[in-house]
Amino acid sequence: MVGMSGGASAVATNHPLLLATVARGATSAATAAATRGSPYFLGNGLTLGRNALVGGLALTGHRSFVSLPEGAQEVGKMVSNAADKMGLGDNQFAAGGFQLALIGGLLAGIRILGSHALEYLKKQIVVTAEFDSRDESYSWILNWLSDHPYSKKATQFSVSTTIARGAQKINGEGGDGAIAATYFLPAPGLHFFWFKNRLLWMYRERVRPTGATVATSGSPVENITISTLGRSRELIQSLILEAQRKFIDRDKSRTVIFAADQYGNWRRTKSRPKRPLDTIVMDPKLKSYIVDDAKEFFASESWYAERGLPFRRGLLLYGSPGTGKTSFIHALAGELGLNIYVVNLSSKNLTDDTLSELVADTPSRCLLLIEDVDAAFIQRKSKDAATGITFSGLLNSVDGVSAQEGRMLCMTTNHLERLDEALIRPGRVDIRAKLGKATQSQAAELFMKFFPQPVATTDLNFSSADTTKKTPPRSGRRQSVDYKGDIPSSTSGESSPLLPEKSGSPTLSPSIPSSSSKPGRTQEEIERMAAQFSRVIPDQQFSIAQLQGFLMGYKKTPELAVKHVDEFVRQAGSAEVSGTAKIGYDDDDVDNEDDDDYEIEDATVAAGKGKAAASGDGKDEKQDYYWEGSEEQQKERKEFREEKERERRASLK
Ligand SMILES: Nc1ncnc2c1ncn2[C@@H]1O[C@H](COP(=O)(O)OP(=O)(O)OP(=O)(O)O)[C@@H](O)[C@H]1O
Repeated sequence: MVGMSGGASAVATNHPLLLATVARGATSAATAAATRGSPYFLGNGLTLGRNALVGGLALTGHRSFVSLPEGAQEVGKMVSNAADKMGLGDNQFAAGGFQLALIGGLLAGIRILGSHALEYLKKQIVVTAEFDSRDESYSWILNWLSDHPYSKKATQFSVSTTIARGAQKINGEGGDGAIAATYFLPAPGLHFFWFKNRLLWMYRERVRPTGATVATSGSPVENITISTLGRSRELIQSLILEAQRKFIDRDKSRTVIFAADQYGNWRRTKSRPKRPLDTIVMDPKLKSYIVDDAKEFFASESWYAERGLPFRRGLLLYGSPGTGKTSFIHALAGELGLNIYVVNLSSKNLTDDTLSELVADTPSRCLLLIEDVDAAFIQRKSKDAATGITFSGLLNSVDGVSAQEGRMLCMTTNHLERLDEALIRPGRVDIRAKLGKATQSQAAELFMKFFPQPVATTDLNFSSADTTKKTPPRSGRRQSVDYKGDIPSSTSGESSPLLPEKSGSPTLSPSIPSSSSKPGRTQEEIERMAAQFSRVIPDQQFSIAQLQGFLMGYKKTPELAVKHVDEFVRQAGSAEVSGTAKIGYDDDDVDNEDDDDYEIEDATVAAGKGKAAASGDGKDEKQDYYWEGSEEQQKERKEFREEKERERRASLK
């Protein structure tokens, strides 16, 4: 015996095959109609039901029907009448199928109506806000929840060192460096908590990744709904605004970096404490020129609008690796209180369309950073040309009609000469500046920044027979070190560089106190050491990153840095000549012959000059545009350099 739920109709048979067939047909008919509830599916249900009956009975010849309960009989009669009217009355099987389909449809209707009624009722008495992990607001809520007292006492909670939303991770920032900060969050499921003396409930749900979810977000999706009784949205809105404010406050002292993911969406990748501008060693005139220009730009939206100019600005920084291009852009973002949106042109997933969508999707005030802008097109020549972006796609994206207004485009390159003129023409690039290798005065400045006062006195007492074990200094970023200089064995710790060697050399005081127990070195002492240090560094031979890498080996011992810098320079020089060893960056500076530590070109200055070089290769043409400051400034700089060079030579004698 097979019954349909609702008991409106039933077919009796004792043949197992028929039983199965009829059951399948009836179920399909009812399900098809019930789930969809549309005439189309009702029709399909009818067909399925009839086929099942005809097929099943044809196999057995059975035709018996059982009597129905009273109410159901009424419905049955109505259905039979309807079947008669449709000309199906003569055919019992078709009529049976029709009845099944109709009843399925009725049930579906009741179910849908029921759920709508429930939904309607819910809407009248419950306010609900929904947060999807693919949206930024999800991070606000998680961050807010992690701070909420409920999260601290919930018995079912999840622990996380990051707040993950979609493919993005927000690290538990603010830890002490050794141990990552931790988020305690209510575990998936239902939770009740209080907010402003009102009861709220939250449902956190992990949606299993389906084909579609994976394709669109690349990671499992989570949902949070927060509800409360009542009809006013005010309470939940105030919760959301509080969560948003908390989240933004958290980032106030940080620069947030967004990167394009493989699906063409911006993802928050990390946030860093804002880098102060004064940690960047570069020509102060250039620094303030760019910073002032950027500030002025972001404050002149109406000026641009009045003149019908697109409200955009472009900055190109070029120069050897490790000269501070990226660092300066981070510091600039910190100074302006903006976030950085980074595009990696070499990404194979990036197409012209996704790039243009990404650029259009940047917020109206931000720095859009394209690093190593030359790299993408060079690689592309040797790889699959069908992937990635085209040059014209890049041009359209950065200043096409859909490009976002109010953003500053920052590009960096180590190879200015490889860039197409079209990319860096005024309008796309308004300021073009070279960050050069360290001058002697910059080396001194770096030293001073590296060893700010007070630095502990270390009572160094080297004998002339100092044979400290030679080990490389700690490297800076991307540093490839093969240094065989005279540097103490351990360079990482506070006191380790100063510990006496087992063999008895160098002759250091065995009772060197910790830095905290000694009075700091005076400003004069540091300045004197900085001068000694910089005298040994040849002008514009090392990038700041290289010098920084060397100094990292002497974090707390400036005396040792001064003592060993000579060796460092010698090693670096011989390594360059022999090509056997490298200190610091792989340096393929394209502008070695160029003595200036920076050049800067403003489109207006370039326009004033009104000419490109009459001859020469592309690189020379570009350099002809540079603004090197007034004649007086240039003279001043030249004299300064000559004087430093004289001092250096004298000190080496
Ligand atoms: N002018 C500078 N002032 C302060 N620090 C610097 C400077 N130049 C380099 N550094 C330091 O050297 C490291 C590398 O610097 P950064 O990445 O900014 O160089 P870059 O010019 O962008 O290099 P690349 O061209 O290889 O990307 C960082 O740790 C940074 O702090």
